[in-house]
Amino acid sequence: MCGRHPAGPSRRLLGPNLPGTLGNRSVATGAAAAISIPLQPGGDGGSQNGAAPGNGANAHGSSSSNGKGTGINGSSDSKSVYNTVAAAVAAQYPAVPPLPSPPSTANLADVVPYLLKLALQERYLVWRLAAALSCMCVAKLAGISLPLAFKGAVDAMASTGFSQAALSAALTAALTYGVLDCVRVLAKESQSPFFAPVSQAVTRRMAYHTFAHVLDLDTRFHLDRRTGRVSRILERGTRSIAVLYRAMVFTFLPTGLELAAVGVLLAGRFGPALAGILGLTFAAYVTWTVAMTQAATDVRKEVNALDNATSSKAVDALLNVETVTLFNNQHLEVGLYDRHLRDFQSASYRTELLSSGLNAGQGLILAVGMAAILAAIISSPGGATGGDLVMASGLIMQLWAPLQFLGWFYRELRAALVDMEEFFAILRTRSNIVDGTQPLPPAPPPLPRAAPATAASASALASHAVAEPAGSHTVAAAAAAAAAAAAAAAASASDGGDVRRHQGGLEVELVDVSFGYTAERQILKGVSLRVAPGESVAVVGSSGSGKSTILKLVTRLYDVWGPTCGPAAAGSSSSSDGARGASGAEASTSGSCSSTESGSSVSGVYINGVDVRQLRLGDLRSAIAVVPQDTALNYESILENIRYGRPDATDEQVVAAARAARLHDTVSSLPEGYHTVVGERGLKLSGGEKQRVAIARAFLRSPRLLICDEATSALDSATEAAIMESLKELATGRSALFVAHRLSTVRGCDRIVVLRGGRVLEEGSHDQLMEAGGEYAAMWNLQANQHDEDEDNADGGGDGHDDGGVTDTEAEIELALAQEAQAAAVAGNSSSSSAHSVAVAAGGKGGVSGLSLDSMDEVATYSRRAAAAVVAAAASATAAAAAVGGAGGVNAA
Ligand SMILES: Nc1ncnc2c1ncn2[C@@H]1O[C@H](COP(=O)(O)OP(=O)(O)OP(=O)(O)O)[C@@H](O)[C@H]1O
Repeated sequence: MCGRHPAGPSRRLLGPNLPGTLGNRSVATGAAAAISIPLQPGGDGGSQNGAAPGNGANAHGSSSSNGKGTGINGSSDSKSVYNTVAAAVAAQYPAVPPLPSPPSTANLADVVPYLLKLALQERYLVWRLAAALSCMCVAKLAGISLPLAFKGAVDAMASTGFSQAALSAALTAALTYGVLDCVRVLAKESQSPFFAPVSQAVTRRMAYHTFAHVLDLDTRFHLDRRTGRVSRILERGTRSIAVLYRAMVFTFLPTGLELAAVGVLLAGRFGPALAGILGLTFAAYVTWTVAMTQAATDVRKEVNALDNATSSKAVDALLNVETVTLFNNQHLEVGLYDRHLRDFQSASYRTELLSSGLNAGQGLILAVGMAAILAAIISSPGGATGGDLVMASGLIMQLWAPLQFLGWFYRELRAALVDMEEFFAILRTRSNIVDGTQPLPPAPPPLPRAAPATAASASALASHAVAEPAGSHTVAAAAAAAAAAAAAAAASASDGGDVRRHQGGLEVELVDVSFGYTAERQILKGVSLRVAPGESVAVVGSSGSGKSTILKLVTRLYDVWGPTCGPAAAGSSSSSDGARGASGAEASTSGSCSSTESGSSVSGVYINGVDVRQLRLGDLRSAIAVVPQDTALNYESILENIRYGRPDATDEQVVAAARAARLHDTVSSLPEGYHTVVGERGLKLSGGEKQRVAIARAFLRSPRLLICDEATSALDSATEAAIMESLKELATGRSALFVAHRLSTVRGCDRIVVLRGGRVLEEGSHDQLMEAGGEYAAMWNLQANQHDEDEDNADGGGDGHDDGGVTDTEAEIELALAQEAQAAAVAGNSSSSSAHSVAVAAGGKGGVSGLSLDSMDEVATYSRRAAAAVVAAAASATAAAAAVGGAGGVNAA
């Protein structure tokens, strides 16, 4: 990171007894230089667009393109999926035509025109659709003609007996029947080949755009919903599109056509009364079907909800399979899953009952209708021939056959419409993070402009210090920090001529930023801070103070509260389910966006002087690399996972990045090397290895702004020290924003910002903050003391494990425990502390007094100290109880 200082709490780290540190450093320096991509104006070297001609070509030096010397075995011929897709996407994006805006409801009246619009959008689909419909008409007309041919044959034979003329008439009729049937079969079977591409292309387009849409939705949407449920809705929704198309083209349209034709035929031959009976039968059939299907639809909604819940439960358990196993909770998970299954089973049974009732009613109506029609024909005034009876029964049987399926299709149709309701709701959801229109300015504005702002933040600090309800120690510290910040501002302004420092990095500025994830709970309270181009700034502070939140605002995973400006604000819209409105977090008052010009700044986050909400998101995110606290990996090889940082990177660049991240040796020692598949979310790798993959991605990305959120928390001290050297190398010429608990890792940063309770408490360089003697100095000293203690313990026969120093979280927890222990001693009851220690020992990251723990080694450290504190509490409590005469029922166990 900003470099662990030899004289810091972890000074032992760079000591001579660490094998390979220096050797590694030289490798890292070389590797970092080797993969460094020349920064291009307005982007990250074009890496995201696949438009980085020759990037790194010179930088690879002796690397060959066939994978030699990369440590990647047998990969020279294999083509990376990311390489191929990145090139294809860059060449032709979007790959499929856009979707029309989704209908406002999932009613048939809205959905059918929408499906028609979808099918007619592409010319090559239009003629296929027309051909499929023509085939359907031909098949139906040929089918209706069959009973007419039969009638001809029967009547001919009945009228003249078995004469030659009757025989030849019957034979002609049979031949006609045969020809018509052939035409019917051919036309019917041609429908699918013509129609399948229409339904497939539309389904693909829906799936493509829906997936892209969901990926574009903001973090709030994804955190508010369970992944299993969303994936289920999308799956059912796209499938429903295909079901609906088939139902329309293969069932409803042909049946409607056939009913009309048969009605006209029967009415023409036997009078309108017969057509009336036919109509009545059909109406009764449809009424029964609709009523029963409506009832089934309500149950279907319930079944869907239970299906979503069942699926979400299973996905949750599978995603967290390691946790489930470690807690030995397989039976619990299966039990919870079974609870959903049981509900699902009983709801499904009700749908079966309704389905049987529906089928029985339909069958009865058709049987009665058929009998009535035949009776009417026989007793018709003009009399009926044998041929008439054969024709009528043939026509009606032909009509009834699809009607039986009509019920089933109607049910499917209703189910499809229900599925589409949620599906369209997701499609209609708008992201709260609205894309801006401004490209990222290629070069940051000249530095001197920033000086007043930093000075302003210094005075703001001073006012915070006065407002802060802390003790005089904090006030003095903050005042000193304000002076330090002012000094830093001056220093920052004075190095404006150092071109190398500024040319590649972004300027990041937070001006009076207020933010909360919900309107009810404010996390950041008027935070102002600045990262000058090329500068490295660390944000430290207590757990939950809002450090990571700042990073999320810079990367626009969330938007700040307060006025927005320009077109992005004007175009901002709320999600269809009212997420924005409900949170109340993103206001949309328009205002000016002058950044820090002339000191009259509008609150917000600014990158190179432009409100981050006005910047094109693609530009912004392409210029940033984030090394997160928890790295989620794809179910791919290590090679591809690193390449994810820049999908068009060559194998050699990937390996160079892995070397820079100190991952190469580890990967090389694996049986399958870089081709090792990392498992679901990277569970086959250790926490430190995953973190190094994330760091390698950042190296590969060659960003203008490097963001590290506890980037080395899962690493051992030796690797951490080595990686920090690499990160330092990577940060050179770029801007960097770090969040860290271990203060030694950020000591070398140009500036350190101390956050507490969502406010900036202190700001300055390490030396300035130490001199100020405030919160930072206190945290530093605590960590240094603890580290010395740990060293002593290790020297005195401990396990030699270096936990890398105590974090401020631990310090806080210790303080909280000590206070609780004291309180317990006075109250004669220490069970609260005991409970805390037990909670931590059992739960790891979870938290005490609202705090969360940050890594396993912190948990371990904390658990040790928690136990010690409990013992101490017990002792003090006993002592206190003894002092008051043993009253109070001390229970220190
Ligand atoms: N998506 C979210 N929705 C609601 N609250 C959140 C969300 N993310 C974080 N918070 C809350 O915001 C507060 C600040 O969180 P943040 O992650 O910024 O803290 P931090 O200072 O980085 O803490 P740590 O050092 O423990 O990582 C916490 O109290 C947290 O519970």
